[in-house]
Amino acid sequence: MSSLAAARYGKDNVRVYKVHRDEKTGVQTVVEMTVCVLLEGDIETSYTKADNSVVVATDSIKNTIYITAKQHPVTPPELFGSILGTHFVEKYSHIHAAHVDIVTHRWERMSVDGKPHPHSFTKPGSETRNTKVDVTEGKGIDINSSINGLTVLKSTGSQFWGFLRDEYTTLKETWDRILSTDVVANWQWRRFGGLAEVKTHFEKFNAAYDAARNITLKTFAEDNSASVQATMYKMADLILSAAPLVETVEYSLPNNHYFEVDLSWHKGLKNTGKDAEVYAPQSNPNGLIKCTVGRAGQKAKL
Ligand SMILES: O=c1[nH]c(=O)c2[nH]c(=O)[nH]c2[nH]1
Repeated sequence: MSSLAAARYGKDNVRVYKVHRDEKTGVQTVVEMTVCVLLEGDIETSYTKADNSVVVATDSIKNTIYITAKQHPVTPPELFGSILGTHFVEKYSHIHAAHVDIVTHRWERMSVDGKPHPHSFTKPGSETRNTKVDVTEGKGIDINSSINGLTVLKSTGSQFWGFLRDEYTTLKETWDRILSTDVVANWQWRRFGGLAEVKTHFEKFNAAYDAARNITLKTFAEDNSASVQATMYKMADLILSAAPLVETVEYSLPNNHYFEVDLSWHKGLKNTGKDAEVYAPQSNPNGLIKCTVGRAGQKAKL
């Protein structure tokens, strides 16, 4: 005899585009998102007894996403996710939690002849702003915000030396190397009591996102990096200072290696050390460095 240990269901990959038209200026602003909503609650019988009476159809969930996008602001995504998740928990008495995942794609306003264009945009790479909102009846709203796929490279200003050396070590120490990564950074907000509380803080979400992105880029560029570990910790520390309602900041950074190519075999061509100009970018394997940084007194479990 078996029993259902956990269950959630909903609609994934709901693609939504919303335009805002400023009638006075003629300037239009667009938002494109991919949304996932999964519900939890007293839905066990739909799995164990073929009882569909407890099922809010995933098609209805998709419709609700469109209607909510029409009737409410879709930015910041933390607020939109809270409005959407709260709807399901309040509307259906047997639904006790809603998990909303939003991927916001970047559309940047086009510059034409040096001027921002009123209604044309470009997509700069695969970077997205991701938001997870968990609305749980009787508990509140947990929000995690993130930057994903922000690819960066610096051609100097990065070192890596003093690491443990033993019979497994071949890596040479370096005082000047290329550093490149695809930034995944996320920050967990302290729990909000409910939608009303999220609304009172709504201006903090875009501010934290802008701060986190700027801190990531500025620290990456300006830090004379001793290692990925040391640089990412500085980034996380600065984000915690900039956003008081954030409890933890997490980074996950691949180390996208660029190897020197020894060309001395060809007519004594010098292309290593201070003479290195041509490098071979590596796809794999890659280092992967992660950390979660909390506030002192709330030490993250290691
Ligand atoms: O910044 C780095 N951290 C490491 O842990 C590591 N390991 C390695 O081989 N290269 C690097 N670089």
